[in-house]
Amino acid sequence: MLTEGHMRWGDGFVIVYDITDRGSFEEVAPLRSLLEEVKKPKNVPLVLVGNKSDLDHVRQVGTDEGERLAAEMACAFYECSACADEGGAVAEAFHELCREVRRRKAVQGKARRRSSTTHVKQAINKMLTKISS
Ligand SMILES: Nc1nc2c(ncn2[C@@H]2O[C@H](COP(=O)(O)OP(=O)(O)OP(=O)(O)O)[C@@H](O)[C@H]2O)c(=O)[nH]1
Repeated sequence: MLTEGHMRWGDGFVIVYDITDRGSFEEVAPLRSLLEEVKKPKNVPLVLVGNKSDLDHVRQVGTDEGERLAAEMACAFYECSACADEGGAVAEAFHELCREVRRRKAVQGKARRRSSTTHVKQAINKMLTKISS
C-alpha cells in the first residue's frame, strides 16, 4: 500500500502489476498520475514490472501491452517472477531504478549549478553597471 506520504519521501518507484490480473495493470496509469501530482519535481524515476511471469498459461496482460505502457511512461519495463527469478530480472529492475535515480540527480545538480552561476553573473553585472554609472 503506497500512501501519499511514501510518495513524497521516495526518490524512485517500482510499479508492479500482476500479469495474471488485468485489474492490477489498469491501476498502473492512475497510480502514475497520482505520483506525478504528488511528487515535485515531476518526472519521477520509475520502473514498470509485470510480475508472475511463471504463470504464463493464465496470463491476462500481454508483454507488448506492458512495453507500450512503459514507453508511454518513459520508463524501463521488466517482466519477472518473484517466485522463479531465474534470469535475475527482479534485481535488474531495482538496479535500473537506482541508475535512473542517479542519472536524474546528476542532471538536476547540473541545472542547479548552472542557475546559481547565472545568478552570480547577473549580480556582478548589476554591480559593475552601478559602479560605472
Ligand atoms: N506464481 C507466482 N506467485 C507469486 C509471485 N509473486 C507473488 N506470488 C504469490 O501471489 C500471492 C500474493 O502475493 P503477495 O506478495 O501477498 O502480493 P499481493 O500484492 O497481495 O498480490 P495479489 O494477492 O496477487 O493481488 C502469494 O501467494 C505469493 O506467493 C510470482 O512471481 N509467481
